[in-house]
Amino acid sequence: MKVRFAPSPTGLLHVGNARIAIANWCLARHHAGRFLLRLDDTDTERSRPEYAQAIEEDLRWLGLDWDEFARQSDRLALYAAAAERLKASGHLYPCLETEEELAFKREQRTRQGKPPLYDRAALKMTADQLARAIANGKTPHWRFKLSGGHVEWQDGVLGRRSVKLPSLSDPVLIRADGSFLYTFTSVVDDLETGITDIVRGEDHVTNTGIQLDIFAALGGDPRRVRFAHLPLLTDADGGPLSKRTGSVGLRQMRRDGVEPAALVGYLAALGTSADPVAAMPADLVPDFDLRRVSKSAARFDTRQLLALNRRWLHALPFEAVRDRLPEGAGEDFWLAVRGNLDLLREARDWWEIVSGGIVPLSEAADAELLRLATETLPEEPWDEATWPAWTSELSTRTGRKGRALYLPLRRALTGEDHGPDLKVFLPLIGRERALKRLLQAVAG
Ligand SMILES: Nc1ncnc2c1ncn2[C@@H]1O[C@H](COP(=O)(O)OP(=O)(O)OP(=O)(O)O)[C@@H](O)[C@H]1O
Repeated sequence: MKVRFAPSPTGLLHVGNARIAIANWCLARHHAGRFLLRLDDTDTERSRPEYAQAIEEDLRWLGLDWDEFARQSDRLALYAAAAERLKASGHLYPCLETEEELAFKREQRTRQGKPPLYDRAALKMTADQLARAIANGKTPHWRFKLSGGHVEWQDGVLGRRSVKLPSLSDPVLIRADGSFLYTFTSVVDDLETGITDIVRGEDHVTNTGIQLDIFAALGGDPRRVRFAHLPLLTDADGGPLSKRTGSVGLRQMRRDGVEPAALVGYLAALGTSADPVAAMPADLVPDFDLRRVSKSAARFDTRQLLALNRRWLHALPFEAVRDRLPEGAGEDFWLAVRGNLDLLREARDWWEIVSGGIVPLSEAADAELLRLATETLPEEPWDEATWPAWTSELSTRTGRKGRALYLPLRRALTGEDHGPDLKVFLPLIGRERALKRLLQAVAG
């Protein structure tokens, strides 16, 4: 088995792309096959090297690796050779219509109640007419002559599928400027690199019909490739995702401190009735089965992802995050704050509260409590018994209990209304800083 993930480097990967990449990778690993990362960068106007690099980084962040790597822009000679073969066999024919002419023809057909298909007028052009047009400075674009009939395949996710070729226009495979279109380059590569399973989004179903036809014209055996089309993910409102708009992008999630295991686990459970469980792609490999993928489009709900991310962070051991915590933050700090995090980046804010400067909050009504707090603040060494002993003494002396006692202290010591258990957090702040904050709070 050999599979490929073939994004175009025209933007940053989003969660829909990620789902396809993970499915391909898991399928390959499950069957001890090979995984090829191919950058489909023939659209030179929109492809950018920085996106290509970002795609690789984001895939690695997801926990994916690849056995082979290819860039379509390195393989132009191969496409040119394949195009010559198709021209020689009459499958590829030159066309000279301008965009305006084509738009006009489409309009006319629609007015006549016909589908707006290309009428193959260029096929009637004689060699002489073509030669004269070229001599007059025109350059042709090239269309693939689709064979008639249905193309059928057994889809690994959608079941039996077919595409009626006569209901489609002959696709342009080479633009007038000589550049190749994805529909063509993808088939040449799939054939040439020995891809056995093509797993991609449902947006490619029609493409598959066309590409199987091109595949056969190039002498490939269409039975050698299996296809599976996964339903597209939408955003929480049911809207489409696009690399160009950067919606729900992996890069942003990584910056926000979403854990890859939370994202991967959430994507794996989407569209199924299973509760999402955080997992890296490698954890999914043993049970991976395309037949379990649901056939309906699934909504990607960032709130559900964050809920899973939170559960995962709350149980994460120090070893798994130590490299990503601020310098100096140790295991005691991590264990104290992890239960309060939605995103890992928030650990930085808590570290600032432990070790840096804050603005203590206080209200006039609490001045007496806070003054007493400065007087009774125990001497170090501090441990988890310090907070209960200190607040118990303050309770006895002021008669305050519960929220009336704890909230003013928390606000003075951390500048926040909520946060980690002060029993463990207070020793991390330390006596010197705690006293300074209490004195500042008393001064109002
Ligand atoms: N919303 C989506 N849900 C699931 N898969 C998707 C989604 N969008 C794209 N894909 C799949 O991601 C893979 C990479 O495709 P591609 O690079 O063309 O992404 P794209 O987001 O469609 O790009 P663009 O926005 O540039 O058209 C393809 O298999 C495609 O089917």
